Amino acid sequence: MDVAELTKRNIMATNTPGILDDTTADAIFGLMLSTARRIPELNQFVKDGKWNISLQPDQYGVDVHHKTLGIIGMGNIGSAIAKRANLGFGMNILYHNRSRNKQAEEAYQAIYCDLDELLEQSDFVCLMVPATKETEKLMGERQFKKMKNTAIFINGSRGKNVDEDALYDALQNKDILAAGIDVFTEEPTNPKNPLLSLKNIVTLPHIGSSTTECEYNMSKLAADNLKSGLKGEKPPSIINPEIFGN
Ligand SMILES: NC(=O)C1=CN([C@@H]2O[C@H](COP(=O)(O)OP(=O)(O)OC[C@H]3O[C@@H](n4cnc5c(N)ncnc54)[C@H](OP(=O)(O)O)[C@@H]3O)[C@@H](O)[C@H]2O)C=CC1
Ligand SMILES: O=C(O)C(=O)CO
Repeated sequence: MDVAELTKRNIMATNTPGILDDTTADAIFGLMLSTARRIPELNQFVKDGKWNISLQPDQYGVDVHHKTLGIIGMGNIGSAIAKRANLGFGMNILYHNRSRNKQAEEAYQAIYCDLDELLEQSDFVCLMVPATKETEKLMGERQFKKMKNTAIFINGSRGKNVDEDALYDALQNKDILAAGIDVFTEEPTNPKNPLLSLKNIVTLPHIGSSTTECEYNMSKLAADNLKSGLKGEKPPSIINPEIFGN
């Protein structure tokens, strides 16, 4: 939303902050586990009746616990991911923001670093920045080449933050091990999107916040915002409260 323009026109803008952080972090963690342990692929292996021999080493996954997770965008959802990773899976946390997040540093021993350093050192790179002019194609050819070729890339933010052609090349050329993607440049993505032809990518149809409970809570807060707005009162989660003169 162009909030400045809405404010100029005296139009209220509201959102549903806070209530989807844990749900989205669960989904992102699901992508991390699915890509690392190759869960969708091995699920299909069993269902296709192929489990008549022992698993071969080329079907093994990689560990998640005690690895290094780099979070680009340590905000609300990034912090909820760091909590799961550090307190639950004993992972080391690196992060990159434009400013320091002291709370995440204290609670999850997160270490601040510049983007290149994070890319070079992380076993998992999780992108959680908003979509802005500054973050458009933040992950491109140069950034994927900086990552370890054993590393896994996760995008739970917005599709436009990634150059999809560069991601395809990185996965195809094995510059990185795998990717887990909840969001695409164009949604729904074209079924002919070359990314979908790759074995080393796990995809979801932008379902970060799509649980029964979370969708209900978001709808309820959206309805409460709307009811207040229609009565001319300040909505519970207004983005541009300056409309009300404070
Ligand atoms: N997949 C899904 O279903 C969902 C996806 N999302 C998406 O997840 C993302 C994160 O959401 P949320 O955690 O609520 O957002 P927050 O605003 O809480 O966090 C965003 C973080 O990104 C950092 N950031 C912003 N710009 C830059 C930049 N140019 N370079 C580096 N860091 C930057 C901010 O820190 P600083 O300002 O210091 O740079 C901040 O820590 C958003 O893209 C959102 O749209 C949200 C909900 C569900
Ligand atoms: O709820 C979602 O799906 C979002 O991405 C919100 O930003």
